[in-house]
Amino acid sequence: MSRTVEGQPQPSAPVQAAYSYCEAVTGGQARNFAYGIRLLPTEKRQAMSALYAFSRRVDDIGDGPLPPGEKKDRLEATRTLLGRIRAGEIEEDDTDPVAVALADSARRFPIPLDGLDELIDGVLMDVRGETYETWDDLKVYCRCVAGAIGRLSLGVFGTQPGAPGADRAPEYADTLGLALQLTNILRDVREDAGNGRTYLPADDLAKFGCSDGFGSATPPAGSDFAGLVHFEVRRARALFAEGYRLLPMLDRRSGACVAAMAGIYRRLLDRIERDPEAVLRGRVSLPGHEKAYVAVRGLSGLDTRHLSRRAPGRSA
Ligand SMILES: CC(C)=CCC/C(C)=C/CC/C(C)=C/COP(=O)(O)OP(=O)(O)O
Repeated sequence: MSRTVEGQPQPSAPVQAAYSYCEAVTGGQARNFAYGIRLLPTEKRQAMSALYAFSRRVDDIGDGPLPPGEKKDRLEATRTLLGRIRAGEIEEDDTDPVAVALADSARRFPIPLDGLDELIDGVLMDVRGETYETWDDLKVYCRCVAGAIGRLSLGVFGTQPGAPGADRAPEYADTLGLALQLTNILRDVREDAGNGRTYLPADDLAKFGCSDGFGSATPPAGSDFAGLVHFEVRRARALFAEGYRLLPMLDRRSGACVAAMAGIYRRLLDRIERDPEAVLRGRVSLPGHEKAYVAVRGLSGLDTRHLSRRAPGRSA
């Protein structure tokens, strides 16, 4: 039997097919994160694709058109499936390629699968329509839907032997997830409002006169919308700075993957900072060539912006 560099047996043909399915989901839907995932060697790339495809499924149930009761049932069914994956009950000829791929990845890497239970818990908070009074309250949600993804990903990446401070790696991976999620919340403020959701903390909204929400393409009358956005951008930047402490603990290609994911989102944050009202007019995004450029910089270790303080408002 042929073996991978890490000494694990190569996946069988059905498992390879399951991974191909997950990689197609990732390539087709992870508009930003796919740029980072592509930089990984095969085994890690496949494991990250399996994690992505499972997470996408959970997220799609939450965002989909079903009534709340049915969403809850489907999420609980997914939790049961996760239990079967954890118990090693999924055979390689199972008809669910995402389960097959994730079960194989969990055998190859020490992935803390409980993080996917947290993701389900977070999406259930969405289904219940929870809102958040303070940043501490919102952090609980962000830890579930994004911090957990950071910790799960770290299970695939691993830390380098003898890396100083590596016991804190899960904490930094979690913080990086929070940074990405807060950026995502700012970017999607209008779309979420259209779906009846508000994530930003109620006390921040009140402070900047935005308690009436974001139902139109212009800021609420009499509000300091730019002030609110700049306040949250500063919070996200502080989270990025803290989370970037993870980078020196990772091998080169895992570090490049994280630098690409985070670098793309940081550039989104730069754009949002320069033009806060853009998030009310539509979805702020980067052109493909810019995402590719950020990814290549990550691979060459050039993205060291986290090491220097930048003046607010300057572009990269
Ligand atoms: C250490 C490490 C790897 C940390 C990263 C953790 C991570 C990838 C968190 C994802 C959270 C997030 C903003 C998801 C949005 O997905 P989406 O599908 O809505 O994103 P998109 O719309 O930008 O494509």
